[in-house]
Amino acid sequence: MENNNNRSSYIQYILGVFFIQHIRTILYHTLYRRFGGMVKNRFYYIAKIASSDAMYLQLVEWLSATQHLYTNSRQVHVHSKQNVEMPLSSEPHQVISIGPTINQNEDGNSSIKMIPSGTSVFFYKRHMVSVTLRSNIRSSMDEPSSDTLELRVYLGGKQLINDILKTAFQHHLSKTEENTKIYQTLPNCNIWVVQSLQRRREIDSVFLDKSVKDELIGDVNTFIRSKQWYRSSGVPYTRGYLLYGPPGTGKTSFILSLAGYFNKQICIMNLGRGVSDTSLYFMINKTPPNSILVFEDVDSAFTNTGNHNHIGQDDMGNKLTLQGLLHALDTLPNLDGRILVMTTNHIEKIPQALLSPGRVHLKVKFDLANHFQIKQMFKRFYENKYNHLLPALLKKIENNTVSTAQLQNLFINYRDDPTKITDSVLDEFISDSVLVNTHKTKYL
Ligand SMILES: Nc1ncnc2c1ncn2[C@@H]1O[C@H](COP(=O)(O)OP(=O)(O)OP(=O)(O)O)[C@@H](O)[C@H]1O
Repeated sequence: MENNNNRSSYIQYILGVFFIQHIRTILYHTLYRRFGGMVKNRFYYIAKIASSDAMYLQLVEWLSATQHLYTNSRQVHVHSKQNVEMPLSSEPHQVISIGPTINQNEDGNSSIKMIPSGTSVFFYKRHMVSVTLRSNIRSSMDEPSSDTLELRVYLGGKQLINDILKTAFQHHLSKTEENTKIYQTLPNCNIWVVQSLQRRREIDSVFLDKSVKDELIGDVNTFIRSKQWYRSSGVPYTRGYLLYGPPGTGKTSFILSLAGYFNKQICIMNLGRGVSDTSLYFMINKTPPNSILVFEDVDSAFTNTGNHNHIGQDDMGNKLTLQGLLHALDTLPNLDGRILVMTTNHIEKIPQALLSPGRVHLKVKFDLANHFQIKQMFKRFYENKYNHLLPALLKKIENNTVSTAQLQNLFINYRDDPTKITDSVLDEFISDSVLVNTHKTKYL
């Protein structure tokens, strides 16, 4: 009897607990739904940004560079990304992000962006903001990442979210403006890839004869300003340059500084590797806007086969021919005004057709260092502290015997103390350099 009583009070107790739990759940859900949403809407706004959105990386970049994130997470999310021009897209100049981009820091070194996984908090305009990184595990590397970044602004208006996004965008712009993007084609792939972001190179950091520098900068400047003239006169809005001369004389460096000076990007193509007539046409057509197209070591294409009807090919065996190259250069529309710069150590190997006045408007020789360049370089390198050593140096190094790259090497080796560049050091340097240059200098 007592046992039965115990059992029924036990059942009653269980039912009671169950009933109370049930009522609590119903009350919780009803109240939460009814009032929680209201409270939530009053207290915070959320913006969700998918990793496929361009804004995602801009935010990550800004957060990791400028915000001190409070978090107890011991896990960080690493971001790097590469911008790739969309292959075979009907939309011109579309840029997509696939995989990692390595950003560069002040020193020009690569830096990878990291922000903590989970939720972190920071303060923006005196408002608390939380940022939650939700990452979904991908089953394979081919599957696009579907991470999201959730931005939650507490006790602030929607405007605050707008402000944060705008600030991140401005930050991104300022970073991009400090750098020059270097695009390259991948062999056998019809895509432009951002190969690196280089800190803008100052024109003054390239030591050239003043006349050479002024002529080139002046010409590009006139070209950029003459869009209307080209339109009204019906002349194709293109400008072609050939920079030729021995290795290490500053051709590539000058292109980089030119791009920085005119706030342009650089697209480098190597005609000798994995390019066919069709892909060349496609890639020139897809050159990202506001960029300088560069055919580096253009002679290499013409030494590959010795046959101008077959100057290269892709992996499928599709040919690149001189006609195909000329056709692409002559027929593609140039809304932006195409600037093409070709470089070579062997001008004599380039067919005249490619150098015709409609294709190459200016040929500029980059020669071995003359005394003007040596002086400029020495003064800049040693910050005018050792100018008294210059006369002896110039007496030893004759005009046009060593390259600026070789000189740069010498100065780097003695960067702390140029007084250690003794006569015997100089003699050895000059004879080594001359030996190398006479072997390589088979250009006109
Ligand atoms: N005129 C110059 N002014 C400043 N730096 C130079 C100059 N020439 C060469 N250098 C330095 O030497 C190195 C190689 O130079 P760069 O690649 O510009 O030469 P290049 O003429 O393009 O050579 P190549 O014909 O082999 O492609 C770079 O580190 C660059 O900074």
